Amino acid sequence: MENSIVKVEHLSHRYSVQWAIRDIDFEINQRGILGLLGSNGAGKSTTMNIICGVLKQTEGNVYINGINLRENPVEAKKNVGFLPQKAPLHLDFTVDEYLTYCAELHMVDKTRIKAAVDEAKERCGITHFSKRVLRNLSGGYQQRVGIAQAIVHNPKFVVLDEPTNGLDPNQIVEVRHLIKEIAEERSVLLSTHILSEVQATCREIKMIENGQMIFSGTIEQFDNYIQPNTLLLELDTPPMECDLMLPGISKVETLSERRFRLRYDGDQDTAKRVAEQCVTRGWGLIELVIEKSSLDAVFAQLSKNAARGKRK
Ligand SMILES: Nc1ncnc2c1ncn2[C@@H]1O[C@H](COP(=O)(O)OP(=O)(O)OP(=O)(O)O)[C@@H](O)[C@H]1O
Repeated sequence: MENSIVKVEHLSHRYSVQWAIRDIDFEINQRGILGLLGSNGAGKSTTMNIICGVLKQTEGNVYINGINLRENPVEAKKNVGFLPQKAPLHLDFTVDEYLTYCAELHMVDKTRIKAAVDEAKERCGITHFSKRVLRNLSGGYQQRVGIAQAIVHNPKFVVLDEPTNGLDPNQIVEVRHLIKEIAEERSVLLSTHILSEVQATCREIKMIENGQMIFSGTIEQFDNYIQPNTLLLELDTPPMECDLMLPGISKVETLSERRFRLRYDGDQDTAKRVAEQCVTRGWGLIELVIEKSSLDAVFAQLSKNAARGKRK
């Protein structure tokens, strides 16, 4: 059987006396982007630092492409690229000098270094800045160089810690696009606080709170975590508000002359029944929408559940 790209088993880490993460397990088997979410101090950076071999765990194991990171760090790290929150750039180097230096650090074969640097520059759209000193690049291009150093050794797995932080809206779109391209050929673990970024880029989500994994699933599962319980209704010839208290509806809120919000108990058939009633009674149904919770609301709910579990 083929090795998983990353396998994390019972991972725990303690800084002096306090546990930062506890008993985290997961496996990554596919290409694409996996979003890592969590509140400040939840344990994301600790987890990422361990997986990238920057920090040694207190307990548990990490396997990269089947290689135990603790037992064989040099071999395991050949398959990992890392862009920490603060890109490790040497601002006095040119793009070529810096990427060559990174390729050497990643132990790329000497005969392959120039080709590896050229490929990374090409991939990240920075070839035309090859001779430019890093400090003279814009924030967006510096971040591209940061991504180039993470892929210069062509790893199967790349970890990006808040890669769009501090960029302007245009640069954010460009860097996101670049991350998507990179993830076509490898697995990317992306840590971010921007939920729209997760929605726009990620195939799967993992969420950590208080050092524990509290959610793991697809973006659709995250999106549907809170069952909808309100309907938005627009009618051409609406009845009296009280007539909208149809079976299954517990509350009616009038939003405007023709728009209403109906609260229900989450029964999935309610919307269908309301639509049927609107048609049967000739109310001129214009629109009926099941109101979904925003990703922020789902995030808040999951955090709240985790905090409640901790207090128990
Ligand atoms: N070097 C350290 N020494 C002691 N405690 C630390 C150290 N680094 C992190 N911690 C603690 O470990 C816990 C997890 O921190 P971590 O940085 O992993 O969280 P995070 O999810 O990355 O947060 P953020 O989103 O703010 O970066 C926090 O309680 C933090 O205060």
